[in-house]
Amino acid sequence: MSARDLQGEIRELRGRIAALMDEAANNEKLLRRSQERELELLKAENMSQLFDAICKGLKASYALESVTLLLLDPQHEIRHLLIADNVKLEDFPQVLFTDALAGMAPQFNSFHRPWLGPYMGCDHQLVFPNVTGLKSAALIPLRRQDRLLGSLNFGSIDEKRFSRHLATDFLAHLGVIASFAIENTINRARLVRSGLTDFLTGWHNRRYLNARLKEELARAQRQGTSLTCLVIDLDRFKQINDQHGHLAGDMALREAAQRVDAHIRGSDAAARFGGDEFVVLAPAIAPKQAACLAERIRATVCDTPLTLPSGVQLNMTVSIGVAWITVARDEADLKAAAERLLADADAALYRAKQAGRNRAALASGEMPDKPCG
Ligand SMILES: Nc1nc2c(ncn2[C@@H]2O[C@H](COP(=O)(O)OP(=O)(O)OP(=O)(O)O)[C@@H](O)[C@H]2O)c(=O)[nH]1
Repeated sequence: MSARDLQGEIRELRGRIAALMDEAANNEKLLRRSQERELELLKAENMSQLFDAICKGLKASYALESVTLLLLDPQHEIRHLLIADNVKLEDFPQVLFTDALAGMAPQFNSFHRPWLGPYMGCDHQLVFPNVTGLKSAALIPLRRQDRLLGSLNFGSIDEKRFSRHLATDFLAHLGVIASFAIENTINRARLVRSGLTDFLTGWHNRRYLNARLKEELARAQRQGTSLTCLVIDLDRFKQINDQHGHLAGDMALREAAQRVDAHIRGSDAAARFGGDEFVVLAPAIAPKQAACLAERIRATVCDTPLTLPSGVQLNMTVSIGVAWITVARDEADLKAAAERLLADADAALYRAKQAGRNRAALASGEMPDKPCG
């Protein structure tokens, strides 16, 4: 090999080394930027800071057209925690809430790894609402301990940005960090609000009812009386949310709670059990009185429509399951008795729904034609 050839080879080698060094420096920069971003997510002290770090921070850092965060929130708990913290949901249009992921995009049907591929309007528009011009997308599952929290979604106008054969490890890692940060901020918000009160309706919450149920059963056992349980569930409540919006749904829940409240005695225990379900415990009443109470509650909810701020008249109805229990003196397991009572009332509620809704059903026996007559 001549000296000239050798020099040429050395030049070429130097060029390759320089290119490799550049690539390494770039990768390092990318890694540092990713670490900084992840740190921002982990540092977020509340949900609005986290939403900013995700939707604005990641969008700017990775120069994306759109970043959305889709959260599973079937009980509207996250939304209520946000509202209780005075966060305006409309300030975060990139944060989306859903009762179920299935139906939002076909990729969510089996969603264990990040999905990367071409943006398809018909498949992905619910995940990137009001965004046009996207060519490729990445949908990253958010999971904590086998529980799906939602999906972090990146949209790009570059069709090559997210293609099916790209490695997904980096995005999967980001998904893990984001999931951790989301769960953390939600738990922190829960902790602040973890009392015995449901802050939407002002009623007691499920925790209170569970404690009270055991006390009431113990009292009924001591006194040899029965305990009646009514499970009251709004009918087709999902439609109210879907047609009039979540805030109208909240108004309906509050109004229904107030109307039911007017029929509850001081000795009764009542709680919002979750979602659109309320539970009333009435000690020492006969089955006929329980049926009458259920009928009065049913009637009070459906008698007058609720007027929404938009002027729309909303017809509300409830279905009610009624069950009662007498606890034997030697029954030691009050927890099992509590579960039995709730399960019986739930089964009766199911029958009321099956029979056409806007009615009450008793756990044993038929509802009298005129329970209060
Ligand atoms: N606005 C609002 N919606 C809620 C809240 N909690 C739960 N939901 C919604 O309430 C709906 C409850 O629906 P389901 O109980 O499944 O069914 P439904 O539409 O009431 O139908 P039936 O019970 O079969 O009559 C879901 O869409 C929940 O997302 C809340 O606090 N506020």
